[in-house]
Amino acid sequence: MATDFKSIPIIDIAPLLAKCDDPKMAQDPGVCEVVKQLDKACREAGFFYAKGHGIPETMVKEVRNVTRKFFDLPYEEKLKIKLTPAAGYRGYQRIGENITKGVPDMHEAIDVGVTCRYFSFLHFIYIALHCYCKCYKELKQGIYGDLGKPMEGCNQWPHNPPSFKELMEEYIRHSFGFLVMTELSRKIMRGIALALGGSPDEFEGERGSDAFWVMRLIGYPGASTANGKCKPETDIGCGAHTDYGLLTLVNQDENITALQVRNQSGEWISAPPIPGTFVCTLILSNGLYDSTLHRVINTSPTYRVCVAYFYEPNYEAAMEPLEVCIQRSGGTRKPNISSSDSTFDFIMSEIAVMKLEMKTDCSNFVSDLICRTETDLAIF
Ligand SMILES: O=C(O)CCC(=O)C(=O)O
Ligand SMILES: [Fe+2]
Repeated sequence: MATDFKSIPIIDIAPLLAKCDDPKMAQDPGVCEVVKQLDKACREAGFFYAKGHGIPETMVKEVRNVTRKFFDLPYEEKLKIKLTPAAGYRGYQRIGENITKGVPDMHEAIDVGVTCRYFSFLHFIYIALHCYCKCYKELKQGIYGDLGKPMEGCNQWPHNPPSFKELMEEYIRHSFGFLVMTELSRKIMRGIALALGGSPDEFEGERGSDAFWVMRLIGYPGASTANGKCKPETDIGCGAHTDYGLLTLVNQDENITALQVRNQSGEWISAPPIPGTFVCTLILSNGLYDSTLHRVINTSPTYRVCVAYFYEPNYEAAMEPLEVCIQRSGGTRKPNISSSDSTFDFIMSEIAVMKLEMKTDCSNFVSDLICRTETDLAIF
């Protein structure tokens, strides 16, 4: 439950990462200290900055730079990868196409998500070396019946800038020697599992061994160009929402403060960019940790880029609190506000709701319904 926090804590997670797969991690003093800080941050703010995350800063910046280059392209060029139902709601959304609570958001975006499994030449080398390396979670055609059809499709990658696809894939999943987003998220979740009083692998196995993920590359026009009237406060880059899933890692542009997080009194607390960190937010735990309301307002005259990586449970994971969370919150299971049984059911039911409500052809991808629902899901 968010408190009246006035700033968002910074946590150096390096000691956690160093011992993350050590069977005795829970006894390690460095890990214990990180876990203590994670617990406090998640209880009080639902947000924290992760520093010491091990992802090279050059890569983190390059991901934003390449994203900016794409958004700089002429509109017709960007439309070549337009988000479509045929692509499983992956691709480019123009400014205003994304809607939060009925209001168009002042941003453009590319949505990338889990797709069909494929193997590249390098993967074959990996396999030859007996290192199994899966590109994305397999989403076999028809595996979820007719209901799952909207999710089937392939990511749409622009050809310009030329290195776009390779860079993004490397950032998400292909760790040739260093930590990248999916693995980093798994490791942070091991710390959070301990913070909740569980075992480190609470969010693995049936819940997260094959985590569903979505990445959203977002561009927010500068205030003056956005409305032409110099009324930045009315231009909401992304309306107030809570994220859905396990963890969101936000890679935000330097020098522009636009992300705001709401505390219990309703004050909007800024989350300015801090070089070398990701802003992290999470959902969770029978009310122990809640997802905090946040929004984005770019009042600066400069175009802002943000790359948000959403780490979710397994597609089929049951939506129920961890036993340890139930115990810790007095033994009573809070009613699950969502009537869904699994992440998959939830996503599908949200697609159905969106289709009805927006009367569009569902032109927002799952990341939207994942992150823009204000439902306070009591999962895990
Ligand atoms: O742009 C940002 O800083 C955050 C974006 C966000 O909250 C989201 O996409 O869910
Ligand atoms: Fe968000």
